[in-house]
Amino acid sequence: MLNITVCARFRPLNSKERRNHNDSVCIRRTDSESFILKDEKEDDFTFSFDRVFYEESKQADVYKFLALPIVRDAVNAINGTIITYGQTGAGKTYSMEGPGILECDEQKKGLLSRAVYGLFDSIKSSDEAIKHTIKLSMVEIYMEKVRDLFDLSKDNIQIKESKLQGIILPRVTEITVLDPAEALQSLSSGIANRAVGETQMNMASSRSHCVYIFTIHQELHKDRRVKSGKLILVDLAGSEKVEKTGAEGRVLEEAKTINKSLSALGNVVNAVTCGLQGKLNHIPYRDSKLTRILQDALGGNSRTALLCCCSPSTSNVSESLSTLRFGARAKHIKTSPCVNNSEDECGRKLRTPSPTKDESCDRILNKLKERLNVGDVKLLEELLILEGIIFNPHLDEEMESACEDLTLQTIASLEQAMEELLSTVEELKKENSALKAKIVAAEKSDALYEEAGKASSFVETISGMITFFRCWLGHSCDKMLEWES
Ligand SMILES: Nc1ncnc2c1ncn2[C@@H]1O[C@H](COP(=O)(O)OP(=O)(O)OP(=O)(O)O)[C@@H](O)[C@H]1O
Repeated sequence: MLNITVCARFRPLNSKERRNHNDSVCIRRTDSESFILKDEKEDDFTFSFDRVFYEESKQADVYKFLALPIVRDAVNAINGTIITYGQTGAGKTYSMEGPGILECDEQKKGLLSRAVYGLFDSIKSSDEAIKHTIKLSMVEIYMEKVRDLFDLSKDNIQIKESKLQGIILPRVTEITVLDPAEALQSLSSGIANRAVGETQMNMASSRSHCVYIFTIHQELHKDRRVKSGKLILVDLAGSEKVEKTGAEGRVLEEAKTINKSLSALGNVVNAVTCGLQGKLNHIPYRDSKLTRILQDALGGNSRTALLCCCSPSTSNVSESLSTLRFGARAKHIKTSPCVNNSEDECGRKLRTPSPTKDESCDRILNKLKERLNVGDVKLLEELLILEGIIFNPHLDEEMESACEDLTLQTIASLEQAMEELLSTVEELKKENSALKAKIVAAEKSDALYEEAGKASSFVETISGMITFFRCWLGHSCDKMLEWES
């Protein structure tokens, strides 16, 4: 078991912090491993880490201490993870990428380009009988979705756990890179696809957690044994106090999602480091995409290093304090890195409950296969699994992916049903308005009919009156004629 390496890094005061006359540096150096931080109430907090990098520290020093041993191990099939953590604008991306990936002053190159050169250098100096291949993937976790930065059409990549390889991203794009220049070119195109926005704290703030994955395969020509190591670099999005940064709209939504996943990360670190000796406690890795992707790094098969980036300014002291407390807690995490052999001895050691029992059952089943027919042996194997005598290595994985598939299918059919319902509602709305139009038309024609009725009875009355008047006139004429005669 190995403790993770934790370092703190303080960037120089920025121009805004320098302009603010009430601002000053909140740390007092003790040595290269410890310092004292003074908070707003003038209380002192002493912190010790594996190494502290102060304002004048060089990118090369950070790489040599924090990353180089992990990079070398990855070429020897030992998984490694390097994470930058801290408040927004604290220097995580600067430490990881430097001011730029392709065109950058040699001294300012970040961990990423140094790791690329480190990998190829280590390969060059390793046994010539071994053939190495480096594959590169890049994803970002943006608004709780894993997006492939080499193929933006893959915008919701699932995270799976394999018994042999640990956490994997099954459909992610992998680019084989043959030399450092090719690797840097690919990294640059992936970085260009990252979600970046302007916040009050940082002109180019990362709005996502970015994960760079190098898989280094090695093949020994003699016996064609294959080993592979994974080197993962993670540039986390920055935590921020939204009331302080004045985030609004989309930026606010992003900040809330980022803070939520970082607090899930904090919960995992607490659960991993609070476990009672010898007892298994629940670690909430599945609470966020970030913690699930970092599962191996936070207690599994990985050598891990964490760089806690801080502003040295008194105006950011409470954020720095919380970053440093996170780092101090993470120092207690223990991981179990080991060489990933082709037979995956280490994977089996970590994950399979009773390998010896399984192996002996395998031997017996193979012997029986020679004498009995295949159907009988299969039946026996199923019975052994059913009784829990042997372990079915595919069961958990299959169950998990079957459940996931079922959930996805259910969601898809519910979505389809909802779409159908929506289109029925639309049709009904149309029918309804057509009916309303008809009723209005009918009402109009009724009114006309009534008017016509009224008019015709009026005409009838008039004609009656005319008939009466005619009769009366005829009668009166007759009378007058009578009188005259
Ligand atoms: N060690 C350093 N030396 C010089 N400049 C630095 C250093 N660290 C950070 N900076 C500068 O500070 C600014 C913010 O840094 P950066 O973008 O790395 O922050 P961040 O922690 O990644 O923030 P966010 O989480 O918002 O992405 C940048 O302009 C960067 O160049």
